[in-house]
Parts: sequence; structure tokens; C-alpha cells
Amino acid sequence: MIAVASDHGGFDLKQEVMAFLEEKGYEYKDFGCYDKKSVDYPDYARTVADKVLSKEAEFGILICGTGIGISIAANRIPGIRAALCSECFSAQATREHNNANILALGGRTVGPEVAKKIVETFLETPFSQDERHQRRIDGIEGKASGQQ
Ligand SMILES: O=C(CO)[C@H](O)[C@H](O)[C@H](O)COP(=O)(O)O
Repeated sequence: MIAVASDHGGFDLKQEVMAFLEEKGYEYKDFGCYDKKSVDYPDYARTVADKVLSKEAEFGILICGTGIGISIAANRIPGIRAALCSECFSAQATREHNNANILALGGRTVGPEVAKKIVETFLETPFSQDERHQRRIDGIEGKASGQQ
């Protein structure tokens, strides 16, 4: 399952992304917001992060106006690696190199067609399993690499 949420700034793009997930046959759940009334993105970041950390969701997709606030909020939660992407190369690299578990998008910065390509790239790209990337991910979680 893909856990999807946005604030009001990401609401319109979230509708487009969910229609795309539906069309492509991905299982997803919408964790809000459910209209364009002003809300606070940290609440939605936490909900989706919880779904990912509990493994109820394989991945999360978070959308705010720029994708910045909601990715900052998600990345404060240990175990979350949220990647803000505005093009496909980064979406591919963050799965291969960072094993990112949440994709963040900006509803006011990225158009729906680009966003759909980014979503598909993110969801379909596996982690490389390369030792150097795993070592660096371990470093993010506070494990010393012993290289310094
Ligand atoms: O956190 C953000 C800025 O990086 C998001 O874009 C929010 O969606 C934005 O701050 C919401 O702004 P608004 O003026 O309350 O609509």
C-alpha cells in the first residue's frame, strides 16, 4: 500500500497523483487532507511516516505547496528518508542510493504530468543494495562508518 497525504497546498496535485495510482493499479490510501481548507503539513507528515515505519505502507507520498515543509517534517522522524523531487533523475537516484521511503512533491512547483513520471520512477526503482550506499544510510541513522 502507498500512503498518500497532503496539506491544502498539495491538495490538487494529490488528486492527480491518486488518479494516476488508480489508473496504474497501485494500492493506496488517502490520509488527508480532504478539501482545500488550510491545515498544517506536519500532522500529515507524521501520519504517513507512521504508516511507513509500521510497514503498513511500503512507501509514502507527501505533497505540500513546495514539498519543502512536509519533507522537513517527515525527515525529523527517525527511520524516515523523505526525498523532495522535481525531476525523474533525483527520484531514481534517491531510491537507488538513499533507499528513500517517502517521496515529497510540491503542488505549487511541479505540474501533474511531471509529477506522475516522478511517482512512477520512484515506485518502480529498487534500492541498489550496494554496500557503500547502505553504509551511508547507516550513517544517517547514527552508525559510524569507521572511515574518518
Ligand atoms: O511548507 C511549505 C513551504 O515550504 C508548504 O508549501 C506549505 O504548503 C505552505 O507553507 C502553505 O502556505 P499557505 O500560505 O498557508 O497556503
